[in-house]
Amino acid sequence: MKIIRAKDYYDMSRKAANIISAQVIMKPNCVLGLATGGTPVGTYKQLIDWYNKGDVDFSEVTTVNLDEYRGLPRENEQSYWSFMHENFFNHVNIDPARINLPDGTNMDAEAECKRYDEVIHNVGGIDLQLLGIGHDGHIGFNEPGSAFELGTHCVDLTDETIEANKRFFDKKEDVPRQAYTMGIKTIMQARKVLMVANGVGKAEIIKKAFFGPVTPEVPASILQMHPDFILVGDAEALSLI
Ligand SMILES: N[C@@H]1[C@@H](O)[C@H](O)[C@@H](COP(=O)(O)O)O[C@@H]1O
Repeated sequence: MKIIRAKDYYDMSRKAANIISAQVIMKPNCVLGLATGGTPVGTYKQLIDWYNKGDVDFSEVTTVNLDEYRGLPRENEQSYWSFMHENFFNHVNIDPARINLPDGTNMDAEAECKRYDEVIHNVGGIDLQLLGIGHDGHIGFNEPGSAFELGTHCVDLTDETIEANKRFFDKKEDVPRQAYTMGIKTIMQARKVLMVANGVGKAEIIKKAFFGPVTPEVPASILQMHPDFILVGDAEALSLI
């Protein structure tokens, strides 16, 4: 586990973007596992900026996103498909055919999870997986108690996660109750894992996840066992460690 201390959100975003762009430069046809949430937005912004300056080229990159709300069509502005296009894909030269997310409109959970696992397998696995962290230690939508050995599966979101994500919706009732998410097994199989965390609100969970016991009650804690895990946090998020 490597911990990189950044001064603030901007510095965290630049450091994370540097690591991702190094990955793309070293292996132009790499597979990037991407994440949603507020935290990675600055990282995507920085990558877009470097793309515009000609420093990084995404034309051969394949992407697989961590998760998607179950029941939301792509066109819904709160879908993770929309989020990723708005915050990243629409602004760089990624080939739309190489963009992958779980399909929230496929209500056959078993079939959709199987399909997504096959997609990840068929692209050769993930070279670099970007992650945020939920206040309860969730990664992707792997909530506390999730078995470490799961591939893509359908989850019931916890009330805490619904509460945290309601800021993106008009009202709490609009937040979907379920999601499809890559499992911890899939995340752990990524060759490199990069987590971004910022703000004092994440300080407690960062301490618990990376300086406490490895337990399914804190899903992110399993990353302590990953051979190439990098945490880039700002001063506030790392203030308790
Ligand atoms: N599914 C996403 C996670 O992938 C993300 O890490 C988490 C934290 O989001 P934020 O970065 O906004 O704190 O939110 C959502 O639940």
